[in-house]
Amino acid sequence: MTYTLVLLRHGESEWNAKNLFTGWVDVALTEKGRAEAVNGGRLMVEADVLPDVVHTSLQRRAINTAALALDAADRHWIPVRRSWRLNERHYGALQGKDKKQTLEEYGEEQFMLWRRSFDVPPPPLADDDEYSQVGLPQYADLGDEMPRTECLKDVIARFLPYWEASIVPDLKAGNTVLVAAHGNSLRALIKHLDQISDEDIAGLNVPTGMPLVYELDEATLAPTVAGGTYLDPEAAAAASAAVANQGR
Ligand SMILES: O=C(O)[C@@H](CO)OP(=O)(O)O
Repeated sequence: MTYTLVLLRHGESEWNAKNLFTGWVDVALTEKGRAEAVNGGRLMVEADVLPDVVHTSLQRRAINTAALALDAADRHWIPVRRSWRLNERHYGALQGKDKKQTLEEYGEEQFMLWRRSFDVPPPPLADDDEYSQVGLPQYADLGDEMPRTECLKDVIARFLPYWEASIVPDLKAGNTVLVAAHGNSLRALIKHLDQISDEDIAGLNVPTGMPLVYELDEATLAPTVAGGTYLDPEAAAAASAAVANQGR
């Protein structure tokens, strides 16, 4: 027997469209992003992959993507669990900066170190910065865990406790689980599931609004198909190449 896990990155956000580093800034979906979410829900219906429970971050682009996709799949009524541990990677002082300008100013090597290296975080974001989330009510309980910047390694460290404590039990109860989250929090999960090395994870980019289905072995939780299966593989390949090329 296998457990079914569906990963869904939010649809295009306003700052994806403007090519800005986003991280914890709580931007909305664009019209295109909402359509991507609805399409994601339709793809789930066509494939007969119907979630029993959904986990989201605390950010509206993931929350609203989940709601739109589930509505399109007539699964708008399933239980919802949310955690900051599924939030996008905190992008530190890069939050709000233009990706193309950052590439031009700092050069390819530094730009890619900040975007895709495993353990090099951008400089921290000041608490009085207009794009800081310090003091927001949804993060009031975080205390010392409130990030000011994160690398992928940090995201894995804060994501894994939630995976073990909340998502795995839902899977083991036999539920088809939808995780609606973000490019880099989903990279953290995929790295864990597929045991991708710290070096190779740099080359993995998650497209917006494309359901990615994993069947997990019930004993080991290892994927039966490495990398999972996109419900629309051609569209997913084109869209992840576009993510890889951002800033160029
Ligand atoms: O800006 C961000 O928060 C992320 C996701 O959109 O960007 P990147 O793909 O560059 O890590």
